[in-house]
Amino acid sequence: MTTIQAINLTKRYGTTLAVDDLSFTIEPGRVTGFLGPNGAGKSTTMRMMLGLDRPSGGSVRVGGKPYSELRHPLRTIGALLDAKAVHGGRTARNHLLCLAQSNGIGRARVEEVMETVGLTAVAKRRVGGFSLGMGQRLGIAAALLGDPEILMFDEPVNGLDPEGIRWIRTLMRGLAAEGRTVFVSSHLMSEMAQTADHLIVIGKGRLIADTGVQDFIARSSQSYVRVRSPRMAQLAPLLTGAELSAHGDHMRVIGLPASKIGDVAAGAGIALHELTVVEPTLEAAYMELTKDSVEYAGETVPA
Ligand SMILES: Nc1ncnc2c1ncn2[C@@H]1O[C@H](COP(=O)(O)OP(=O)(O)OP(=O)(O)O)[C@@H](O)[C@H]1O
Repeated sequence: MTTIQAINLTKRYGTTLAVDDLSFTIEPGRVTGFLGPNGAGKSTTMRMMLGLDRPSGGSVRVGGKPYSELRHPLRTIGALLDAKAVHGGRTARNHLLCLAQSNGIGRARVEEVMETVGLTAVAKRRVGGFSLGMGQRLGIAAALLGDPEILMFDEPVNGLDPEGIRWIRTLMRGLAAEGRTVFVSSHLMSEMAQTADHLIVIGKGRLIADTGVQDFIARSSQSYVRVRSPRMAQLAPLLTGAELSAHGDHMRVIGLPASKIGDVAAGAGIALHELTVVEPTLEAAYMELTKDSVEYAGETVPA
């Protein structure tokens, strides 16, 4: 069994319900994105999966078992949580050697993972002086150390440059292609759309969607035409069969192509000041889906 399962998982901190009755299964052979606005409960869920936080209710199975019952945890699941949580005085190699030793993993594997993440040249440098990107690479090396079938990354690209982001993306896709279970959290839809095959979306601790990325795209792919005219009131009734909605000085038209709208307006002698086809972005669909579950919403910017 190489799945991660959340079964009615719940976590309360005082009066805050951080995770609210979550149930889902993360399957092998694909990258599953774990999406939700800040404070949605992603980190708390991941910490409970690794036995770092005790659920208030429900349970987690990693490879079919609770984390505490795994004989060799590092060989079953590798995780990157907080990359900064490393002893700064140690060298990169020593940090990995310590981890390897306490998990019955040989020295050769330490060299191997350093090579994989591109840290061999800085193996003797103290971790305290590492850049954010190097720290992320070291955290990933630690996650890979036990050659686990299951990998979990919490916001792995936070603060990375485009090169680092591309590197992590390629690595995760490669791990999934090898048949591993890859679970990765992010609060950015645009990033997940490029990396994940499947999505678990949560908001305020609750499950909002458990769906394939393609399905998510298909569901949100309704485009509309933005129309502006000084004679909107005369034009609207002529657009029969379309769904119209007013938005300030323009209207949105769903169900009629722009060419048809233009022809109708021209036929009636109505001038158009704008006729724009708007394809909704995945980001917009995600914002729409999670808008009721954002903890601290900013000022709404007028369209
Ligand atoms: N140790 C804690 N004590 C009290 N409240 C906590 C604790 N950890 C998390 N919370 C609260 O639980 C909720 C979920 O937090 P969590 O960090 O899991 O969200 P997240 O989805 O990972 O968000 P982010 O992307 O901001 O890290 C938040 O309201 C947070 O304030």
